[in-house]
Amino acid sequence: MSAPKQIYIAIVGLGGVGKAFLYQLAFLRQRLSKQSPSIDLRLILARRSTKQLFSSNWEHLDTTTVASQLDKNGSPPPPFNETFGQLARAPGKVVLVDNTSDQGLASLYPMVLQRGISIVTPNKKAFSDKIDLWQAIFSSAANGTGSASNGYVFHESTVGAGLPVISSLKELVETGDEVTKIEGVFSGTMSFLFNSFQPLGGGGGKFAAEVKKAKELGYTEPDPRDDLNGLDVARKLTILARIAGLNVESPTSFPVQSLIPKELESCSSGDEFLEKLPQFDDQMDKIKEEASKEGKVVRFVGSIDVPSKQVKVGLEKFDASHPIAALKGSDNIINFYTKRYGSNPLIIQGAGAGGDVTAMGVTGDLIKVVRQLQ
Ligand SMILES: NC(=O)C1=CN([C@@H]2O[C@H](COP(=O)(O)OP(=O)(O)OC[C@H]3O[C@@H](n4cnc5c(N)ncnc54)[C@H](OP(=O)(O)O)[C@@H]3O)[C@@H](O)[C@H]2O)C=CC1
Ligand SMILES: N[C@@H](CC=O)C(=O)O
Ligand code: NA
Repeated sequence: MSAPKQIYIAIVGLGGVGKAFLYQLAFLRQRLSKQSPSIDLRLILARRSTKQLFSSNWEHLDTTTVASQLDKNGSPPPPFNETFGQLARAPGKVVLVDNTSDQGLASLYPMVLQRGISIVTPNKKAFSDKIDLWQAIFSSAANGTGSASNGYVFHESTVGAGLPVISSLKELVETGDEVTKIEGVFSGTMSFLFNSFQPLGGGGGKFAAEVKKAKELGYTEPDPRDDLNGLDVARKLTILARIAGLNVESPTSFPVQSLIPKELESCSSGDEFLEKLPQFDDQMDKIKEEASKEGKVVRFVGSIDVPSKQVKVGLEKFDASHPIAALKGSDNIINFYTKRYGSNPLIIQGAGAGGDVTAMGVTGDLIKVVRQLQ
């Protein structure tokens, strides 16, 4: 029997998603050791904002203790460029798992891919920034138009967390279907907020208190203002619109409704924002009352109309009988209208936020890369 092939894993970001990913990586290693003993996945780097642990002898770092080891024994991280230089010298293929929401790291993806390092990530920043970055990434990736020796890139969890949204849309497009419209609820945070702030049948909590809960449950972006300003949904729609064939320039190139009160736009931190938000509960109550008077509920939705190239994000009112009104918890619902599916859309629904479900999409992407590299 030939020696197993090592694939080296470098994790950046060990928050809610990163920690859940570590559990799934441990499971995957165990499964591969039984079912595909020719593959040896080795964790060689764990990094957070201020610390890094690097296995300089390329031995596997224990997934169960690496997070605490990083906190205890981690050293100040060098610039990313230096780290990628080290990783490129690994005696086998490397996969970067970017579990941050860092824009700077995202902007390095083309260089990372050109160094032969693959990327799996739930970080939306790279795919929803200026269209030039999107083009640079996919013209560098081996699964784009880049050289076969470059890295692969997969980002399922950038839309709908672990729900198979990106893979389904790609299959629709790549099999020749014509996508005409994509609409639904694309934010786990916004879904949770409105489902609990204005549940069907009346009642509901105070808006600001629900925002705090969404953060505690791990649904929000590291800074919850990135959810409430509509930009998180705008980023997801930018990604989907691009896959559907629209050259959307950026997530700010179409109408996006923000729920940040004007008075709080100048808050210097997410914590200050959360502290002051309860003062504006009345504004949200008013929106809720207006919808109630019409026998409706209010929800935060988005849509892409492909033929007219219109993308929009914001609040809309829905009758109680509408499927969007009946969503529960952090559920997303994504409707794909296509020529093939006719007037009954292809619908994907389920939890759209949370560490475990997001990490599932990341681990699923890692499996796709491993299949390419083995
Ligand atoms: N949570 C969810 O439900 C979902 C999240 N995502 C995406 O997943 C990503 C991670 O989310 P989540 O785990 O919830 O976020 P957290 O805030 O829980 O964790 C973020 C992690 O990234 C680290 N980090 C931030 N900047 C850097 C940097 N420059 N270098 C190294 N490490 C850095 C942080 O380190 P430190 O603590 O030291 O600052 C922290 O470990 C985000 O891009 C998010 O949009 C996508 C879908 C769903
Ligand atoms: N903050 C995001 C996390 C997933 O992308 C959300 O709430 O949907
Ligand atoms: Na997804």
